[in-house]
Amino acid sequence: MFELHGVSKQYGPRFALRDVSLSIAPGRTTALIGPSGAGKSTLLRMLVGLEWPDAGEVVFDGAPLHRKGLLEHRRRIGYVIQEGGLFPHLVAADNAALLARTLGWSRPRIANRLETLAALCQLPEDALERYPAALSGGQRQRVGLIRALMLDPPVLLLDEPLGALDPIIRHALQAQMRGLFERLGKTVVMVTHDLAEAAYLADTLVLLRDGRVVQTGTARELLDAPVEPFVTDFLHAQRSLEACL
Ligand SMILES: Nc1ncnc2c1ncn2[C@@H]1O[C@H](COP(=O)(O)OP(=O)(O)OP(=O)(O)O)[C@@H](O)[C@H]1O
Repeated sequence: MFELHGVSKQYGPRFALRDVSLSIAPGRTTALIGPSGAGKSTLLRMLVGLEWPDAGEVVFDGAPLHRKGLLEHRRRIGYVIQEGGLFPHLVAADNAALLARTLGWSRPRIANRLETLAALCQLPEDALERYPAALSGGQRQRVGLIRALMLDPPVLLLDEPLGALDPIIRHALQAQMRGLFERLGKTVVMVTHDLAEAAYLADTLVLLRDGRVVQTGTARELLDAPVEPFVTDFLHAQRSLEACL
């Protein structure tokens, strides 16, 4: 679905991405993992068309991304950031319907779609009439997801979608998201700091460090055949509860 060919991105003297080449398979879930500052969000923003490579190119569905075709590209992408990235002055339904309204969707069509998505994302319908400040973190996240799914895009890009949630809600939402991804068959690319979440939700993990792709593969492949000691160090850096007792 996405191909990156020799993509580099620099902010001043600092490389956020260095010569990254990567294929992202359609209909599958890919997780970008790695230490802070590794370039995960930069890579994701590049797939949305919010950042542009200094060198190399990003190909989407067989065609290189160009600034000219950006609006069309964005319509094919649902993008969710932490806490949903909602506008505080709009109720949840208006946040979710913003783009559909701009595209001229009728009220009944919008209402229908919202009803379907609220059920799919397990958001109580009365929550749709509330402002983001009157929603819980988990509900804001669900509204962010509903907004991203509104136009039924083939691609979902998620930047730490469950980052700010308490462990119980996070656990529940992870299970719901996995079910949702399987059912909808979309191409999903997500950034997460939680390795177990990445292994649970994604078919493929992409481990980044200092702007480079260190290794791509399943969690099992990274565990069993690390290409360098850093892979093992990174995979074991998260402490399990048992190890602390
Ligand atoms: N707009 C920007 N201006 C300057 N430097 C930036 C900008 N965006 C990112 N960077 C730098 O590029 C590098 C990669 O940042 P990025 O946010 O992609 O990393 P990340 O892996 O997502 O980190 P984190 O896990 O902490 O969110 C970092 O060194 C960061 O400071």
